[in-house]
Amino acid sequence: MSLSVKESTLGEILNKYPFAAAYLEQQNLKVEGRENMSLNEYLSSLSEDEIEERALDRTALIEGLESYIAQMLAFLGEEEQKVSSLSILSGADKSGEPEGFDDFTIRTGEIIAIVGPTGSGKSRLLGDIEWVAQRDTPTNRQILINGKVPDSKWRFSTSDKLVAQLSQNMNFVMDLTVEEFLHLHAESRMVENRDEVVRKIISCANDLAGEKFELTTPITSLSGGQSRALMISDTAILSRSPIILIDEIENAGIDRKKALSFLLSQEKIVLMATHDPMLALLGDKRIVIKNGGIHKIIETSSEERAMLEEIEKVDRKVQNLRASLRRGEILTRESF
Ligand SMILES: Nc1ncnc2c1ncn2[C@@H]1O[C@H](COP(=O)(O)OP(=O)(O)OP(=O)(O)O)[C@@H](O)[C@H]1O
Repeated sequence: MSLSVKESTLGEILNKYPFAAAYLEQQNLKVEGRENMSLNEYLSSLSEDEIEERALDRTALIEGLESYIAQMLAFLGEEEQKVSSLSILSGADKSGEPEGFDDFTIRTGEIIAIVGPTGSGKSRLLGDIEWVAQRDTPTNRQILINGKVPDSKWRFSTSDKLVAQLSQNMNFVMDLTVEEFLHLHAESRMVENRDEVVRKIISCANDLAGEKFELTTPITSLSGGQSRALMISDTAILSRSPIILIDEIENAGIDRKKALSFLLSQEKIVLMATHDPMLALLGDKRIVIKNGGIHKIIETSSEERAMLEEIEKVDRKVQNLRASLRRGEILTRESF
């Protein structure tokens, strides 16, 4: 159960667990007009006389509501649904020809790269997954979750999002500091230990970004790389979405390998569109897109994995050159 009865308002509780209304009614507690109060605040607003008259016991009432919700969820079989696989059933390419595969299943903990020329349809595939396409997009693909047509709640719910999308541009327009922004997000996720979570997100983001930022930095003044790092860290720690879609992190100026392993450590399915050989080979498999269709699915070979080490070395060299350039240094053959 992710919603905290102590910290949530009655409105939030009833929104998520409509059956809680029966419990409150039984206790003779009228919610109407008090939707913005927590149960604790509501009980504190009653006079001692009322409390005595109705023989109310605050602690017992709050604990009672918690266990009532837990029992009802267990009874209804509505424990949070765990996503263990995502399947793509084939559709058609831009010319209307069937794609070169039947179905493709991705499991939790896997990284899948999506490669293909510019304009070939990589973002479209990510879009199909985000929308949980049911043969209702230009590609005619169908997406299954755990081998089944998913509940429509995944499509329309804003809180139970199946997919978290990290897109190329993260433009913030809100006038908030990093701390305020993260607190708001943590609050909307009903996290209990908010300060600790916010500190953890910042520390991970600073670990990924080149230039460090503070809790008091306004989010509008974060650089592209810093906001990307913040979003990745925020997504990994706060998002409950089991599937993460990444549209090209290569130019974000962050530690891409660390970012990926960080996202994966949280038991997710990661799909990323990329033009970067290092990222592509970090994936378990890669989907090759051609003319809008999935043309091939290639498993990363052992030779490629072995090459990955070499590629990482080259990549580190290029990253070092980039860092030297940023620091205003003159590049020398030795530094290469
Ligand atoms: N199977 C398809 N049928 C019809 N239209 C398609 C199909 N696949 C992709 N498209 C369309 O082709 C256009 C280009 O696709 P998309 O933006 O996904 O390319 P991309 O590979 O992500 O490009 P880039 O590398 O430049 O970001 C989009 O308008 C997309 O909707």
